[in-house]
Amino acid sequence: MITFHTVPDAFSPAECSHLIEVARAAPAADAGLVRATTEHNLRRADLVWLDDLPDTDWVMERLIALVARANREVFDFDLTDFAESPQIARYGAEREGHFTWHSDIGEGRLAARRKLTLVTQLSDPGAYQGGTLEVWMNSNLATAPLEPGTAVLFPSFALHRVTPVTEGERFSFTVWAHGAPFR
Ligand SMILES: O=C(O)CCC(=O)C(=O)O
Ligand SMILES: [Fe+2]
Repeated sequence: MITFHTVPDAFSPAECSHLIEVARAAPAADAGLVRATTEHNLRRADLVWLDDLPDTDWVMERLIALVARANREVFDFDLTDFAESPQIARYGAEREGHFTWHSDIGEGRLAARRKLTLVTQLSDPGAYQGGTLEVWMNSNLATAPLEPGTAVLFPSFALHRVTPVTEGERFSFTVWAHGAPFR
């Protein structure tokens, strides 16, 4: 199985900047993990949920099309729904924003049904240092491309992390597709 599937230009640079601005304007919640625990050594990020942002129907439509196509062409998972709001995360250097090694499949009612993860880079690579998204699969460690608007998709069970941001800030956009748990 490939480490991740890349979709260049999933969003245009203008769309990425727009999403960052809309997220900035919204009140952020501190990033909790699955089951709403807040363990800052695991993850330090500010989160905004797409469902709370105005005029973002077009984003969900885009995501549905991207996931449907990638699933048809690459993954062939049994996906049934998008049970959780997509999330815009900001990792800032002021507290070394990061997310340590984890799998997105958790024990919560919704997290247990996550099957496919899609992460889109929103920030220009010049806006930050560190903050690389790494995915580990099949003895391969792969680093997600940095271009804003590039999406990577991987099975939600794959281990991945975001290394600490040491300068500036990085915004990313994550959505999960759900279905009956793997068996
Ligand atoms: O920000 C990223 O690149 C990854 C986010 C992530 O792993 C998550 O929200 O589960
Ligand atoms: Fe994750």
